[in-house]
Amino acid sequence: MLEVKKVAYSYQEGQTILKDLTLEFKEGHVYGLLGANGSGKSTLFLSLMGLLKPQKGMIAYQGKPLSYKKKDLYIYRQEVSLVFQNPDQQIFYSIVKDDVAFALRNLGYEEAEITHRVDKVLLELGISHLKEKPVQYLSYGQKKRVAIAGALALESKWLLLDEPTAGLDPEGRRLMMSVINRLAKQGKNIIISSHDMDLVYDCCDYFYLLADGKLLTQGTKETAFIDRELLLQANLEQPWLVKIHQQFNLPLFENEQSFFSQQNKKE
Ligand SMILES: Nc1ncnc2c1ncn2[C@@H]1O[C@H](COP(=O)(O)OP(=O)(O)OP(=O)(O)O)[C@@H](O)[C@H]1O
Repeated sequence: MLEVKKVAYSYQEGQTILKDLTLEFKEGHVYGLLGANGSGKSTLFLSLMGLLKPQKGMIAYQGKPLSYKKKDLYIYRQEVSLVFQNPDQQIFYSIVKDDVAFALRNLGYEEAEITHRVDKVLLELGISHLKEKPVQYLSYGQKKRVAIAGALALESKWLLLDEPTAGLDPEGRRLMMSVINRLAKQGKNIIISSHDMDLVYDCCDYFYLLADGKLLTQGTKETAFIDRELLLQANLEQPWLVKIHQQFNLPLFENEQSFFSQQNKKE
């Protein structure tokens, strides 16, 4: 389990960004972390990775407070990996296959194992054809998938995805959603930060909604999005499946796919 216990974080004195935040992430779930721009999602992710150290409270992993010693963080980050919002923050090598292999090489894996893992994740993400390509010539969406490939190659238990669909076109967004759903089925523990309500509703099974560095509300698909006014105050909208559920008295569908297959049955 990953825990955020009464965490407060400020980049500079007098301006607290995370305010006494307490959240629990248990294994076997896909969590959605929702909040408007500036609500503190990325700051929370950086804190979860041990890249920022809370001034108050603590991050705990498997019941123990996170140790900020270099050696301990090195081990921790093999279990918990983050894919940054902007792929350029994550991509270091010029050729795709080398970039994806970067962390594994750093960790001293055998070349045969590295090749096996790199090929596997590139295939999973549908980007095997980019293997030998220079990263600089890739589109934004392709770069995003390369950044995810690097994190997946580590086979960490936890995957933190910061705004996985930001900047993607509809096709890129669909691909990303199917990748996330596939990873979830494979049992990866995932936390997705986003303000894309529909993506998060579709892919996640538990939700934390943040507003101004504080927890606004939390819950499941059935409970987290009920209060439209509360969400609007936090500059968030209800997912469209929740809107049609409330406004047209339709059942609450789990995801787009189940809604459309139900409609097709009717026709
Ligand atoms: N390095 C920094 N120094 C000072 N303030 C920062 C820094 N990074 C972020 N902030 C501030 O912290 C607040 C929260 O930012 P953060 O990036 O965590 O929000 P977010 O929810 O991820 O936003 P977005 O949806 O736009 O990515 C914002 O007011 C931002 O200006």
